[in-house]
Parts: sequence; C-alpha cells; structure tokens
Amino acid sequence: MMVGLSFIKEDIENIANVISTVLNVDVTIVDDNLIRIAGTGQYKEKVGERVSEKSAFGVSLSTGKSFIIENPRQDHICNLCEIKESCNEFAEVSSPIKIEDKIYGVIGLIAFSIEQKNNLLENKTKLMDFLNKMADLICSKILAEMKSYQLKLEATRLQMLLNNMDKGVVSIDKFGNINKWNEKFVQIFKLKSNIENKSIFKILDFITLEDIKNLKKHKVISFNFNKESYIFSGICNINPIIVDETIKGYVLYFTDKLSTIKDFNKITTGEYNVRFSNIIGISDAIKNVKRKADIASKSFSTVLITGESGTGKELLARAIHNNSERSKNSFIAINCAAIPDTLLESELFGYEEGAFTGAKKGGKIGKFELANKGTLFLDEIGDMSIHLQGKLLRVLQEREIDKVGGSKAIQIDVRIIAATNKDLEKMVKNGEFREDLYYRLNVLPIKIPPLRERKEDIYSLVEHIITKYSKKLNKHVSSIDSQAMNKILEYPWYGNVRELENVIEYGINMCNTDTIKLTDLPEKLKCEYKYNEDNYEDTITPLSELEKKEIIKALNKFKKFKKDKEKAAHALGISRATLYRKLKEYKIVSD
Ligand SMILES: Nc1ncnc2c1ncn2[C@@H]1O[C@H](COP(=O)(O)OP(=O)(O)OP(=O)(O)O)[C@@H](O)[C@H]1O
Repeated sequence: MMVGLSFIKEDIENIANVISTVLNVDVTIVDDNLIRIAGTGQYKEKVGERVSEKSAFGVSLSTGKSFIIENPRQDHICNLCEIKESCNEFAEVSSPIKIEDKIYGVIGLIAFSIEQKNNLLENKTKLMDFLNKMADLICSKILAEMKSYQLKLEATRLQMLLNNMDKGVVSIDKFGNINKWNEKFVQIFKLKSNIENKSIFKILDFITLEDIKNLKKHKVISFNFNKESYIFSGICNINPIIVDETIKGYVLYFTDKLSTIKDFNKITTGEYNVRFSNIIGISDAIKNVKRKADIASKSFSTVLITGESGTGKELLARAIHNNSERSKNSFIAINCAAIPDTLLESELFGYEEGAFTGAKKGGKIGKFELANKGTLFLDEIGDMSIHLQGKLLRVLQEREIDKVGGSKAIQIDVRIIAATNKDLEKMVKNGEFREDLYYRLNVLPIKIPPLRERKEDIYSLVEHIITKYSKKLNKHVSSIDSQAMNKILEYPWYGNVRELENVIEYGINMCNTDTIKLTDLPEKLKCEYKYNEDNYEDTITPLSELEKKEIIKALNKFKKFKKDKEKAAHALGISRATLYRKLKEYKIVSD
C-alpha cells in the first residue's frame, strides 16, 4: 500500500500549525523517509529537505520510541548527530506516528528559547499525551486515506473491467436514474452528453418503468433503437440489485442482436462457416463457378446465382460472404418462396410498432436491417410477387428501406446475393419478372450446372458425403463398392447434390459393414432409369416411368418444406393418399 504522510500533507500542515499555536513551540513533521513534510517557524523554509538519520528524528523513526531531549548537544542521542555543533535548540521532543507496527513518520517539537523550553518541560506528561493524541489523529487520517485509496483503486479496476466488456452496461437506481455505465454503453447508443442521474426511460425509450418496477428476477427485452438514421437492434438483460431483500436498483446490459445471431449460427452449425474449400468438385464447371465466386467476394455488386434445386446455391452464397470483407457481419438468408407475400414484406422490411392491427409491440426488424453491413441472401427470388419485386428494386436503387408504418426511410448497407432455379430471362419475357429488377440483380451472374453435367464431381462428393454422414450418424462407413458407385454415376440426379446427400445418408443407415453396397441404396437407383438428353425426343418412355420420374421430382422439390408430401401431391394433381399408394407401387423410398 503506497499511502504515506505525504498523501495527507494538508492535514499534516494543519496539525503542525495547531500544535505550534497551542504549545508555543516550533513543530516539524517528517515522513518515513525522513523528508520534512511540514514545519512551522524556521522549519517552514526547510520543508522538502531530508533530515539526517543520526538526528533524534532518525532515532525515533528506527526505534519507534519517543524522546525528550532536555539538553541538546549533551544528551546521548545527540552524540552521533552531524550538526551537533551548530545546533541552536533549547529542547526537543520527538514522537513517532505509528499504526500497529508500521511507523509513518515522526512529529518533532523544538524549543528555540529558554521560555519555550520551560514551557515544554513543565508540561512533560500532558505534552506527551497531547502528542500521542495528535499522532492518533494523523493515523486516523492515514487510515481514512488508505480506505479511500483502496476504494478508488477498486472503482478504477471495476470501471476498467466494465469498459473492456463487449456488452454495454448501465446501472440505474430503482427510479430509473443512471448512476454507472461503461464506454460500450455510450458507444452503442451514441450518447454524447453526461448521462449521470439522467432517466434511462428518456434516453432509451424502449425501456419503461413497468419493465423494472418490482422486478425480482432477471428479464430480457428485445429492442430496436432508432436515432436519426442510426439503427441498433439488440437484446437487453435487466437484473435487479437486491441487498437485504430490498431492490436497490438494476443493472442492464445490452448485446447486439446480430452478434447474438452470429454466435448462435457459429455454435449450432459448421455449415455457416463455409469456405470455397468446402465446395467439393474437380470439374472445370465447378472450378469456373469457384473462380467467379472468388471475384464476386471481392466486390460489392449484386450476385445472381442460378442453378437447379440442390446444386449448392446457398452453399456458394455463404462461401462468397465468408470470403468477403463483410464476413465479420451477418449473413441472413430468406427463402422468398416459403413465405406468403404479405408476410414476406414485413419479413424483409420490418414494421414499426402499431403499423397495423396485430403488429408486435416494439415493431419488427426486417431482414434488411438484420443484414446491415452484411449479406442478404434472397433465395428463390423468382417466386417473389411483382409487388415486392417493385419494392426490392427501390431498395437496391436507393439503398434505403421504408418500414411498414414507418415515417422515414432507413439507410442500409447490405450486399445482395439472389438465387433462383427458375429461368428469369424467360419469366421476364412472359411478364412474370420485372426486367429492370432482373438487370439490377444479374450484375454478377454465376450459374451452377446440374450434377448430371459434371459427373466427374460425383466421386469426390460421394467421398465427402460418406465422411460427413458417417460422423453425423456415428457409423464407421468409409467407402462404397464399384457396383453401387456405377449406379450412382448412371442416375440423373434431378435433385442434384441434395439428392445425392439423401441417397448416401440412406446408404450409410442401411449399411452394416464399412462399405456401401448396391443393396444398401434406395430402390429408385436400382431400376433402369436412363436419362439421355440427346435422344430424349426419339425415345418412348413408358408412362409408368414418366410418372415415377415426376413423383421423384416433386418429392425432391418439396423435401425441405413442412408438409412436403402434401405439397408434392398438390403439384402432381393427385391426393395425398394416391401419392402414398404410388410411392409403394413404384417402391420409392422417401422419408
Ligand atoms: N459442391 C458441393 N460440395 C459440397 N456440398 C454441396 C455442394 N453442392 C451442394 N452441396 C450440399 O447440398 C445441399 C444442398 O445445397 P444448397 O442448399 O446450397 O442448394 P440450393 O441450390 O440452394 O438448393 P435450393 O435451390 O433447393 O434451395 C447442402 O447440404 C449442401 O451442403
């Protein structure tokens, strides 16, 4: 502990003056380094100088004892003193300032006249008593200083800890008045002026007295903070400070919703961390796709990925994002086909509180806002209604969004990657897709060819999928035999890599050795099922085979949706019961 007499210099000077006035003698006080820190009379000039170790002060400091030198120069204590000969003192008292065993300094009283000497010696006992009291006073000042120094140190440590947190933190009293906060809090809410004692409800309007009133357990609030054109979407945790069963206030901490989502994504699945190296394939076609994607990742321009279902469009979009400068921010994906048009609008753009009946309290943050500074992946863009296409076009042109029920536009910085398995050009010709939007999206087009056009990729994909699913299913399958592999190579893979994954997953489940055999594969692969685009027009395909093919196509198309069978049956124009009967009839395995 670094506290010494010099910390309470002002108090020491006052005490020295008091003693001097009361006793009519000169007073000098030295610290534990024998530095004079206070002095009256002729010692005033000598403050700051060091006193000799061999002086009476030095002896008091080293022995912890009090002395009264009645006859300076003759007293045995003066024997060693270097300035003995020039000493003009008439008497001296020196008394150590002690707290337990630690000596902090010495108080000295000096008489420079016979009168002062008599004064000192006549009241010897009272004097020592008074000096001890003064020493005690100094000690209590030192202890108080130590305490406040410790508190200051503790407070600085705590503030440093708080400032180094990645969360914004603020503490308020039970009426909502701010008393402590960290730098991050000021940063995330862009606060400028001093906020001490200000009401949290005025600064952050998403928190109300109702939120904290009588709150005994912790509570979480999801919020959107909007200030000028700045948007911050986050999560606020409110924790009561309870001392002796009474609520004394609350500590609130704030986290960024994006980072929470990102952390969640990172934790729950490795898929979100896709790199180009995770896109498997050796064909020129896939190499070309990767080359274009690499270029796209270094640009801000909109990317349009086309390809049949299951070719890896989303995988590629994630890899582009992760390889781009935006990788530290969110990748938000939305499937435009999976959400009804009315809902899609609020999913994309969000809405303000009270925008319509049933609008949630606090409003809703749209995907565009969520993806701010990151990437928004608009999957199945071909399924977006003409009405929303218009709105999207405006966002792409203006780089700002209008929330439903919102009064002002919000600036956004989002990189768009769109994807579709539809022929957008054809849709444009048919008036189903806005031409202007098509050109806005198609800045950097990347087409992923279907798997059947790059069969050489199948080997490495199969190997990759076996490893992935073996691990996932906790099985020890490591290879596939040539008969099974040949069937896989022959199969047309309308569902592309997703279908290949399903088949291999099925095979691994069925397999009871370390090698997948033909018998482990689903029935659909074992029947003669040839697809030849060149002579497709001449070949007559039995109707049953066509039917089977369309059923498989429909199953694959709707596989990842809820109620997939119902959707497939609807698309095929048959009932669900008929679909199940046909699955049985054609021995189509489907989960
Ligand atoms: N080249 C590849 N390497 C490794 N895995 C792949 C590859 N292509 C696709 N996949 C895998 O296939 C599955 C389907 O991919 P993804 O969902 O990206 O396809 P998609 O084209 O977006 O499909 P849809 O159009 O139906 O949404 C995923 O599990 C993905 O990991």
